[in-house]
Amino acid sequence: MSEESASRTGDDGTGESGAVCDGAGESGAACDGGPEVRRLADWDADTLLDLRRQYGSPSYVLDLDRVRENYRRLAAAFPDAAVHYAAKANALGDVFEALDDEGAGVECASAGEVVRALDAGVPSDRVHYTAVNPPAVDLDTVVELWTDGVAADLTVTVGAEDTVARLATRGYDGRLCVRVNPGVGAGHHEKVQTGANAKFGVPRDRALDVAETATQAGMDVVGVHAHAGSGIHDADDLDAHREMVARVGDVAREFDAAHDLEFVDVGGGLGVPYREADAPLDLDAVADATRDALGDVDAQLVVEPGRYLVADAGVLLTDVNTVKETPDTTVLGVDAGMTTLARPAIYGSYHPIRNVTAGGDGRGEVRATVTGPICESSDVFAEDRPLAEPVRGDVLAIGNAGAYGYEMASNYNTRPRPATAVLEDGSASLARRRETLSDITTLEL
Ligand SMILES: Cc1ncc(COP(=O)(O)O)c(C=O)c1O
Ligand SMILES: N[C@@H](CCCC[NH3+])C(=O)O
Repeated sequence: MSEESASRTGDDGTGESGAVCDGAGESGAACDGGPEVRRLADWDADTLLDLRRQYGSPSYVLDLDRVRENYRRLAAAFPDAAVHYAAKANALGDVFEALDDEGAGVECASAGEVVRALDAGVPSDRVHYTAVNPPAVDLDTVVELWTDGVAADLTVTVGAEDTVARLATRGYDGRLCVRVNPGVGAGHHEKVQTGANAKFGVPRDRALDVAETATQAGMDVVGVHAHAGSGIHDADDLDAHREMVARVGDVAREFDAAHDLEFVDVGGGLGVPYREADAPLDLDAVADATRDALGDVDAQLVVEPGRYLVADAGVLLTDVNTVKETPDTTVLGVDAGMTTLARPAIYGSYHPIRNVTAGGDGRGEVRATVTGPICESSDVFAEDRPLAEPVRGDVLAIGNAGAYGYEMASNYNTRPRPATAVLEDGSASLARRRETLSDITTLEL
């Protein structure tokens, strides 16, 4: 189901439903899963305005305490599982450090993410590298890290027999996981539904053969993997997830006789509510469905969520620089664009938007089109969106920007990427400075 759909299950929109966490992080900190969802309205306006003053616009803000809460709630819902954070959602070093401290592993989509996770101190036995049509430089880098002992216990997840051969050529005989194509996809948009896309994973009836090839090359086949897609939220998505898990469970049982499996990885994809009225994900229902569908498997369950852990921990702050009345709408020009947050332009995704400056000062409401500075008509964050009447210089906050925000930013139109500030234990700091024009031009020879 699309994120653009209306409220799903009669949530009261407050997001104040109780936390379900009763576990504890490895840090020994008291477990606090926090509220199931943090809405944009829950962010303190003064804090956001201070951050804008300190770090400029546009800037991403990421609350690391909220990332920890999300991890603890999730880990409590899946008490027997290992949680591997999908780094592609937000690969900031501070996120790796916070989640490593909680005991999470990391699922990496590239050698670059592997290096960043290791640099942040994640032990290699908790690092999984999911190699999708891996460029040679990625395999070279990962195998070198493994050979040098920097990542001696890392696991490489392959989705094609070619990748096994390419690893073997490089002398790799370490830990290997076979990603299967489950033949069933799910997610908020067709572009993020990977489960039925032939690009991802080995056809199920070939999985054992690929594992056998790896074993003959001396590799240690320790896991099977599948992933349905991203943004699982409604009942149809959950049905697809259940079917995907059942299928990967069947593959794991087939592997049982020949391989000593340590884990069955059922991917990520857990959705979050983007619209103010959307209900939080029913995490317990997903966990129950996952366990039931997997059935009896003598291996540890692994889940690898990205969005669920970071989405509502982040906002994007952006200044209003233009307020233009037209016969149809009020056009608000802001200094963030599709180069800063690409999701609305790529998927038509809804992100909540709030005029932080106008909070509580009695302004009226307009219905606005919120647009960026990029020369594309897709550079639109929202259309016909009710907002407290804006004036030039106001600061808008765009919610749920912690996942797939900065990671998908680009330099199109020679736009330097924004700064990132983090909040932790009540204090703010700059985690990544704003790019400059010379950061971009310095690559030219
Ligand atoms: C293999 C794999 N694992 C995990 C994820 C994380 O997805 P999400 O951020 O939706 O949890 C993805 C992205 O869809 C993925 O491709
Ligand atoms: N980039 C997507 C999620 C894709 C996840 C990667 N397989 C999004 O913003 O929703």
